[in-house]
Amino acid sequence: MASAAAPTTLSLLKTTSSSSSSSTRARPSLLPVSSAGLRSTSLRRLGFAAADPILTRHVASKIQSFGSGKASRAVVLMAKKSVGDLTAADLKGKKVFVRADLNVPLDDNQNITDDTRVRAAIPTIKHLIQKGAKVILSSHLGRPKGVTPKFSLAPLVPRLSELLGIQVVKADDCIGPEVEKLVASLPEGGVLLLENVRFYKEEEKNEPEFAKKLASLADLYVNDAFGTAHRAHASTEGVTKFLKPSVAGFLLQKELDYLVGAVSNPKRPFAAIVGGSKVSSKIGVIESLLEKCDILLLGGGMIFTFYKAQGLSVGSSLVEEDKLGLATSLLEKAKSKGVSLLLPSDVVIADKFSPDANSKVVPSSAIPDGWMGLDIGPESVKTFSGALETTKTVIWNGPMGVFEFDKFAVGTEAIAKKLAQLSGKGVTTIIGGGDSVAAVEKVGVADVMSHISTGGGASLELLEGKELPGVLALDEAIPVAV
Ligand SMILES: Nc1ncnc2c1ncn2[C@@H]1O[C@H](COP(=O)(O)OP(=O)(O)O)[C@@H](O)[C@H]1O
Ligand SMILES: O=C(OP(=O)(O)O)[C@H](O)COP(=O)(O)O
Repeated sequence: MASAAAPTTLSLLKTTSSSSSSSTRARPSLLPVSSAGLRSTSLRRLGFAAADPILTRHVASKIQSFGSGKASRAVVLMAKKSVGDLTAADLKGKKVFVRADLNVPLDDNQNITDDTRVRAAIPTIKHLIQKGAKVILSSHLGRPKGVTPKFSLAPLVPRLSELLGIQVVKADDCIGPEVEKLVASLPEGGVLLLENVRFYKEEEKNEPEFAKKLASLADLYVNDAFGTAHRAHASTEGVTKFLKPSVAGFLLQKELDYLVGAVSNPKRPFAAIVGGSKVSSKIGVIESLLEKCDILLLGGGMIFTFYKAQGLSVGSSLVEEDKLGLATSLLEKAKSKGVSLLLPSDVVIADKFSPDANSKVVPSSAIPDGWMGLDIGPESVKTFSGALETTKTVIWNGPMGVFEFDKFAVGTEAIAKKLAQLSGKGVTTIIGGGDSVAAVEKVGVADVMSHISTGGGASLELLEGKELPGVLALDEAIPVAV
């Protein structure tokens, strides 16, 4: 992935707040506040347009304001302690329980078909190895009901070993005497991969006794499993009650940096592109982004609910009849917030939901009966691309059409290419997980984006402004003063 196109909230603050920083910026004056104390007035006073639900509820625990007058700036420090904050002495010879999300797709021969999550987990593990820690690596795979061989983490061992440059040892369990023996024989810089933590039902139930057993294996805890951070499970949340310190890994930190930091305090103009099948699954995201973005582009199956709400005929396109009122209110909200909301002006329609359907391009206002819209049309691609041209930050969640069928993947692929082009020009481009990531990968432009989220559900919840239990449970970087 491309390196950060812009200093993110977190890295900016880390620089300015460090006592050894060579920054020539005015010395920051500290305004310690609690998360609960971050109200709209304090945010407005510090330069934010309005209270930001994500910032207030999720990450903010300290504001630093520096400079004065018109030049004054305010940034919010992400307050979760990170593995990078631990010293060499904190780590050398220490047993570190690392929860990663190694939930990768496997084919029938147990080969990994997409190793993105494995590669994303490497920086934290390598860092710990280099610091002489003993890494106890834990993950789930799939949704097994009890011990299920096809959900074993064994297929991960060769790829992890290759990427880390050392032989990773695999345990057949994740707790118990055999695991304890393997931990005891783990050398400094060694990595022990525990078996699928979901082989125990206690994991998803977040049972304290099970969490305690996991915790008893180690001296400290690192959560780098962003894709699972929205789950309050024993290995993501419960374990933090028994292991201190409990800190964020580099991947988790980067995800928060972009999905919270860059989105909450973006370089403007800030555009959001939201697609996917249904309005109902994206209401929270749209509402949350309407508070922050300057431009909102809508695509995918959800647009037909908006058209119908405006009185247009939509043929047999996907429509959520019970969300027509909601669509109207979202359009009104965009207007009242001064957000430029664009719906596609033309669509690609099909005579059936099939990869070999007959298709044609029609204006959005002229969808005949019996036909369904499966992609945005060429005129819309042009309009959307033009609207994105001057942006400085773009976030994308959800495909523009049924991109799984080549015939209806054109709009999605065009948007992916446009974002790649913008990224090359220094625009911060964030792909918010799920199917949009698959689309970006299909086009082969994943590497040029500023950030591609490794979590579908987790990124969606974060963008909606929800709290992620796996993040909340981690230690604060700086004590919160109330
Ligand atoms: N016009 C459309 N009609 C029906 N389904 C669509 C349409 N456009 C996109 N989709 C489907 O939406 C799905 C993705 O929706 P969703 O899960 O909400 O997005 P994401 O996974 O990116 O969050 C894809 O499977 C895609 O085929
Ligand atoms: O793949 C995952 O989530 P995602 O499909 O929402 O990206 C995570 O590993 C979480 O898995 P879960 O949804 O079974 O808890």
